[in-house]
Amino acid sequence: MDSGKQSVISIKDLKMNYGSKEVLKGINLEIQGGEIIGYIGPNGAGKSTTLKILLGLINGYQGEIKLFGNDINVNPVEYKKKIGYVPETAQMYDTLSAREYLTFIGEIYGLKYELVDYKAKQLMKLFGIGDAYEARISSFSKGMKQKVLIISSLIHNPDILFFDEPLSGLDANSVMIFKEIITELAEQGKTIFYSSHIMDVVEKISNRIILIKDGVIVADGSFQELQAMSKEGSLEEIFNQLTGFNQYKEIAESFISVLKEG
Ligand SMILES: Nc1ncnc2c1ncn2[C@@H]1O[C@H](COP(=O)(O)OP(=O)(O)OP(=O)(O)O)[C@@H](O)[C@H]1O
Repeated sequence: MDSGKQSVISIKDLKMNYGSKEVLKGINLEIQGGEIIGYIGPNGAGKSTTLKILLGLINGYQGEIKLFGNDINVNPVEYKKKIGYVPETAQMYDTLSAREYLTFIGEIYGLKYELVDYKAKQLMKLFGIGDAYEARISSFSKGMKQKVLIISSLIHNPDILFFDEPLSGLDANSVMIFKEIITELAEQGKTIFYSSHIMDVVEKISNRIILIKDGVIVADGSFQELQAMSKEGSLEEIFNQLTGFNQYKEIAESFISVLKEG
């Protein structure tokens, strides 16, 4: 995709090995502001590894990565202020209260305590957990913790959002709120990089879907383009076809017959 505009995210020939295992084998991507990228692929395909490299959490890769036109190794502190991240599994400081945790994160991003305290409280209220603002995170349900994580990724109003399975534990109403937030943020020009296994959500919210398998991109286009290419109906079916998977019935039957043994 070359619109003449500077890419918000530019990835050139990204490769990553863990020991002798090649996890990413040459990823090339140009992503513009306002795009919602659904980043999908089978377990172990290299999705989280890509996100962690983009976030500067893993080194030792080959290739070139630019965010807002700047290499991520130059001035890494500055570019991180423009990024929000919801990890697949998070280590939270759960002996802290939500207030302590969110104000701590906000201050790391350079926000004044009073402002981040106000914003955090309002956002928790809007997510239906305002009453828990002073409670310790260790007492929260899974969905409540996930809401705190989502708030912590957005509180500094970043320009790029990386979400790794962000809906984990959220109830259906909260999922609707979250999807609406994502859509509106993209309309304001933010870039969303969304990795998930929940295909119907990816199908609905993404305006571009990138499928990786064994560390390479095997499809890149809108849902309609992927549909036309693979002649399949839903994204789940497209995913099954492009990842060469069509034995789910046989595997389920074998699984059940093993259960019955003995
Ligand atoms: N720290 C590590 N050391 C060694 N191998 C790793 C490490 N992290 C990831 N891997 C391997 O790299 C491969 C890609 O992992 P990654 O977590 O990026 O996959 P993924 O696409 O996010 O998978 P999932 O959908 O299961 O979350 C896997 O084979 C994994 O075992």
